[in-house]
Amino acid sequence: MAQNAELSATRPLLETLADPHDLQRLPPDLLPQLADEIRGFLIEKVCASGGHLGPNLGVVELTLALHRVFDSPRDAIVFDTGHQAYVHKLLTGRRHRFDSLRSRQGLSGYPSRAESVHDLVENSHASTALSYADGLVKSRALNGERDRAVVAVVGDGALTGGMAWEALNNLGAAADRPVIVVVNDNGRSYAPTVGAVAAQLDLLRRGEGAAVCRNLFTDLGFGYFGPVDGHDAVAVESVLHRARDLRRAVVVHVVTSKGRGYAPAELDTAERLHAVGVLDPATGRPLGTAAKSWTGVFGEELLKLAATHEDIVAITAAMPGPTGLTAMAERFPERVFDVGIAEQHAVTSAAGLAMGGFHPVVAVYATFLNRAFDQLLMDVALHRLSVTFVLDRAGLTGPDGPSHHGMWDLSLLSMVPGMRVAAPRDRVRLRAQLRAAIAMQDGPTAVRLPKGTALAEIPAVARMSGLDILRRTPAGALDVLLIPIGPLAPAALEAAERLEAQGLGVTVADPCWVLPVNPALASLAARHRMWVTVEDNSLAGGAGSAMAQACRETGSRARQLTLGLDRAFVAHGSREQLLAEAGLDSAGIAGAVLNALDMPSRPAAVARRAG
Ligand SMILES: Cc1ncc(C[n+]2csc(CCOP(=O)(O)OP(=O)(O)O)c2C)c(N)n1
Ligand SMILES: CC(=O)[C@@H](O)[C@H](O)COP(=O)(O)O
Ligand SMILES: [Mg+2]
Repeated sequence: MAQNAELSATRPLLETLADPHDLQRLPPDLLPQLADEIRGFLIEKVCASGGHLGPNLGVVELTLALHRVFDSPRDAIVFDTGHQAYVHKLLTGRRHRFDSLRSRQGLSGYPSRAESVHDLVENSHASTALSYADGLVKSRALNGERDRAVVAVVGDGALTGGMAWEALNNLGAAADRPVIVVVNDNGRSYAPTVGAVAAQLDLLRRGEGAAVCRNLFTDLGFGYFGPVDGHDAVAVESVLHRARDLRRAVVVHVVTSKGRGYAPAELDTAERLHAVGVLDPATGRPLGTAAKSWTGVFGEELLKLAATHEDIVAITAAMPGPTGLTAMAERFPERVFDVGIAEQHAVTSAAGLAMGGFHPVVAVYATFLNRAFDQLLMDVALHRLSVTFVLDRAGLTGPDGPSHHGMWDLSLLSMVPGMRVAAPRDRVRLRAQLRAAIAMQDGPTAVRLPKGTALAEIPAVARMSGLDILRRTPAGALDVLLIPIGPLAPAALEAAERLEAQGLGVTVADPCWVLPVNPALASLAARHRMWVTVEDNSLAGGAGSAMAQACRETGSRARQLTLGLDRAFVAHGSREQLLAEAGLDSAGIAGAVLNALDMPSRPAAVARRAG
């Protein structure tokens, strides 16, 4: 390694680091310069691509210390949620790929096993790292590899999730198995972290005498080091060495600041630029105009409803802003509950609120409801409780990749007795269907909405028995019934035009309420040669499966075609790209229909003459 002066003067330190061993050879007095370079790099790249800027600015020194003390990948470093692993990626040879961050075929915004041997956990769902660590330390013990360290980096927010405590319960009971739990305590999830755990960490953070010697971690059997200034790389390095040498279960409590070193993030009192779109790096302000999102329309309508219906309460799992509850929380703070990153608890707490005479609205990303399925099924639906689930980010979300796509909610909810699910196609339907869902007092309801700009009104040309007919073929030929689910209506309408140019008579019907299947939809389908469902959900048990079952039950013999997402994980990319790749854009829909009817696509003029 070149001398200090030579190193720091010749080229950016960051460019001299091909892998963690180069970092380990760096003299400690150059670490502050390296940290500055990393922050500048993160600000430049993440402002250009969007991503998790605040969380990664907060873990620069911590990540440097981790890779200097531990020998990844021989030692395992597991990041909880993984949104804060950009620095880890920089230090493990991926600096050159950051211009492609979160874009199709580009660098993932989370750890990726395909990208690097240093990456272990790809799942972006919080509160899992300690359970992985529990399994890893057990494997080390069984393999006689106790000298290979296991380190789990878990945020204060992730520590409010139940799984984290299930794991701590196990890890603490076998404290002779060496595991290093690094609590990255910045006091926030998006907003300030809530609950008794957060309060205990605050006590520790402030170095309250007794708390440091005996606390909730030591009571569970862990050693405890902290609180440590998480922005002093040398101090963190020193305490990590001590933790490692302890060779038992130990918690290292590191205090960091989300958004550190970038004024627009540090001044963002709401969320410290936790997850951002493309920004102007000079100001930290979004580039481009913010169109009204589905989330924004939901939040507006919920506030109106809450103002006239005192029984409405709302619950969020540490995401009041991203799920649209901010306005209601400001106006009716006593009726909005942030339970921490605790979706299972959120759902059963909602059941309790419903038993108490309220109508809870649980606002959650569709993908995060997966982990609360049993609570929905057995704590809400079994008791036929009136809880409304507003599933944001339903369908392909885009840049957050496989564990963020909300592509299983229709499959899960189709199994729940008494569950009614709406999928609004536009902002007008969203307002109406939300109102209708909350008005239902005899069981659970759900309204699913995608990420992005809310579609303007898509008017119906007719309504029949709860169905919105969006387009009827002028000729009246009932060849194909297209059944788009929610926001896929525009693609279906464009596909209808393509198919009519091929001489087919096409009806487009929006079921509005997707589950249970409206018998009128099955009847309408039976009058067509073929019906086609088009859904932004897995084909395994989704709306198409439910429709096929409903048609079987009515004895319909119409041909069927179900278009949706394969039983596979979908990579990151833009929502539009991913929908097109799944064949859920107008060309894909029309092509699939022509293929199913054994009709080669012909030039429109020829097709019309053929009739
Ligand atoms: C089960 C689950 N619920 C919600 C989220 C959304 N989410 C992503 S990061 C985050 C906050 C994480 O806070 P913390 O663990 O303290 O990490 P920090 O961002 O502060 O580093 C949340 C709620 C998630 N990833 N997983
Ligand atoms: C890591 C995590 O789960 C969230 O921060 C998520 O990335 C936010 O997604 P949106 O940007 O779609 O709100
Ligand atoms: Mg945090």
